[in-house]
Amino acid sequence: MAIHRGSQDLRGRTKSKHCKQFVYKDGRSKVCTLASCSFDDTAKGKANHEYSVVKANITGRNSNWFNVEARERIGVLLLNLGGPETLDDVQPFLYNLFADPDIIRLPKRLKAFQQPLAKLISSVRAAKSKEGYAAIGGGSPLRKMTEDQAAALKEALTERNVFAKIYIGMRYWHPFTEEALEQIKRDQITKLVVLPLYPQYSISTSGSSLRLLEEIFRNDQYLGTLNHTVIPSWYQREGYVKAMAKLISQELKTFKQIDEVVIFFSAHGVPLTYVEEAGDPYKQEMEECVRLIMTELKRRGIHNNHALAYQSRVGPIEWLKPYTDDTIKELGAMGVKSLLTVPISFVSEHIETLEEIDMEYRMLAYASGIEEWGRVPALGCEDSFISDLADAVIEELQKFEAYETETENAMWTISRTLQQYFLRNGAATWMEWLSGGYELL
Ligand SMILES: C=CC1=C(C)c2cc3[nH]c(cc4nc(cc5[nH]c(cc1n2)c(C)c5CCC(=O)O)C(CCC(=O)O)=C4C)c(C)c3C=C
Ligand SMILES: [Fe+2]
Repeated sequence: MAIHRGSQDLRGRTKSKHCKQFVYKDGRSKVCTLASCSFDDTAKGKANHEYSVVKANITGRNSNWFNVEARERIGVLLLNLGGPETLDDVQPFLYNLFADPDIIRLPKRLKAFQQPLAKLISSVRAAKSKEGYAAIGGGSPLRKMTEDQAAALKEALTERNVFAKIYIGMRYWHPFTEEALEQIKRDQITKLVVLPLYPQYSISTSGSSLRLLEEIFRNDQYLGTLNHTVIPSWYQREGYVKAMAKLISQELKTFKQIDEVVIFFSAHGVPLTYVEEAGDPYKQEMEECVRLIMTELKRRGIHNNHALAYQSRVGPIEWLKPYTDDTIKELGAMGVKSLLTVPISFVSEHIETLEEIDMEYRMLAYASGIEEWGRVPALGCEDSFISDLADAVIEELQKFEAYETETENAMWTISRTLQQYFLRNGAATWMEWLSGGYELL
């Protein structure tokens, strides 16, 4: 617990009216001179104090908080997949996708074939993909939607007095992750929160983007020493779960017989070997995510039946089961008449919601005996979702603060030992020199 002792500095000198001393129960203390900081010995007071510190670090006004840099520049890097903006972009986009060793996982001895294989598969696949993109207006909406999410996140952070620059790093199309990192360097960001826009972690999505970041960070002097933190997945966050439950319950109301609707979660699939051989947590996180959303719906009095299946498989290998198309047919055969499809692995509309679900699966559902069909929209810029992302970013920023406190604790032990040494030797000038960096008791 911390107590607020008023207007003395650590050496017992009186400071200005706004100077507040923060004293830990083990006797160590810090000085916080923030006028906005109003902590006391309650948990709320301490949280308030920490919030003021985060805020001040970000605005660069925290020049008297001795354990953090005065001028922090906060960045948030949103990682996403990227999508072709025109039909001409489709083949090169597919090439980038299939050239990714986290998408086509070849044994080490066959690595040399990765690029020729990507060339071949992208050329063969391009015609089918182009048809899909043509059907949704000639390109992917992903860039625009991610830019909107970035702007909304910036606003939500600003409302909380956190002033951060938001960057978008796409894995397979513009703006590429490499471009975002170059900008981060030009802006001399000092603290970076990395936030993949995939609720659940998969080797093939967040994993691929993070591996790329790791590679670039390893070979770059600036990025290699940049303070950064990563949110690997966030499907379990209360705000996200509630936002999904809210969208589902809204959409349910459009059905005639609400109780009879089957809530049908459709996730993007991954090849089975990812989960069974490479240890991808994707399936487990997806199942847990669906369980949390259904629990939240029950809490709201919604007790409908539900199912989870996996869509968008590519190529001849086995993917996660059950497959979405098979499940639609089975549900129809079982006599289900109303189906509400919930895209669950992605927070923007994209080709697989707008074309595969809204067109292909809808037609399949009607052909399978389903009479009423609905689809929950992607979260996009839904208020409570963006608000939750902003909270997630702030929680990460607070981790920096906790880490710095830990480092400071270690430094404090070192400096106390040094102080005792210098005191024994009567070296007051050394003490002065030391206390310029770390306050000594
Ligand atoms: C969580 C989401 C996704 C996972 C997991 C995922 C794995 C995965 N995808 C492919 C192959 C393709 N994906 C394509 C498009 C695409 N994939 C995702 C998301 C996940 N992929 C999205 C959001 C999009 C659409 C982007 C857009 O432009 O709107 C495509 C291209 C489209 C098509 O031809 O169907 C391919 C191909 C593999 C092989 C894979 C796991 C190994
Ligand atoms: Fe995909």
